[in-house]
Amino acid sequence: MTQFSKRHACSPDEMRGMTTQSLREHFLIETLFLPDACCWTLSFYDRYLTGGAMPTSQPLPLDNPADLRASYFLERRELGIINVGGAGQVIADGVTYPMAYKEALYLGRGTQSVVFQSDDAATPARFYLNSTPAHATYPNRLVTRADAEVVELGSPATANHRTINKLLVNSVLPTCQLQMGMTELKSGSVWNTMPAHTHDRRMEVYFYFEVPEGQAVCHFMGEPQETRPIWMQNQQAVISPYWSIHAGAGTSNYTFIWGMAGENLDYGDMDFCAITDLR
Ligand SMILES: O=C[C@H](O)[C@@H](O)CC(=O)C(=O)O
Ligand SMILES: [Zn+2]
Repeated sequence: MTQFSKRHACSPDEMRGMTTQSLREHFLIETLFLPDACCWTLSFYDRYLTGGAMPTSQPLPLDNPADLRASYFLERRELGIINVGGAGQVIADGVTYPMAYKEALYLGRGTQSVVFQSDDAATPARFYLNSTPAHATYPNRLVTRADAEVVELGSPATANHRTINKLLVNSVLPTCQLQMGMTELKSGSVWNTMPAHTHDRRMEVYFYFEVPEGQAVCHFMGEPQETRPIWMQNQQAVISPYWSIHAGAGTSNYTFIWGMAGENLDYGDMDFCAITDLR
């Protein structure tokens, strides 16, 4: 089963007048994982697709959504996958990639058949998916945590001590425009991406997970001098337009996956906002 929904791109002027409900309808992706389904949200910022695939006892194929008008999903796209559930496998054109928790897989343009499987239906794999248009073919590749480029940022004193694992980025493997990684906050640290930044060259999607039961993350978006909060639960995603900051504070520590696409592949291309300038 495939679910597919669309979100228009909108301007910061439009965001300014939004109610809480309308802000959530435009930017928050509440449901990514349903049993034996692929759930997709197409954002018209850079035609970015955010999805989840949760196979249980049956193999789950990556279907070809009618909205793509393609002969198969990856005919004109590339796909990044990070497993945030139990162990599983992704079978791409007959090659089986075993995927443990927090491992990543890149599938390039032209991969015709993709099937998701869980090792154990009782603890199903949860494949978090990001896909962007692609105009060249780069090789499919599993990226384990050992392959990641790891950067430690922040400090306990500013409650933002965290480890950035760059997984599907151009220092690790070639991609057309997709860049994905995972940031893990240390116990006692709650702030991600602070000092906050924007990047006109790229849009971004954040997916929060490992948020403990009963806790939540308050994600901040909007132009730096016009921010709005979106309260998020475990395993939800939020779309960040190129004009928006994307930073959050949890009521506990947590982990999140960032994925982005646009003009360049330069992770460091960010316009930082001084903390005291935020409004
Ligand atoms: O453009 C890059 C992204 O916003 C993230 O990689 C930032 C992040 O993970 C963090 O600072 O915690
Ligand atoms: Zn960013």
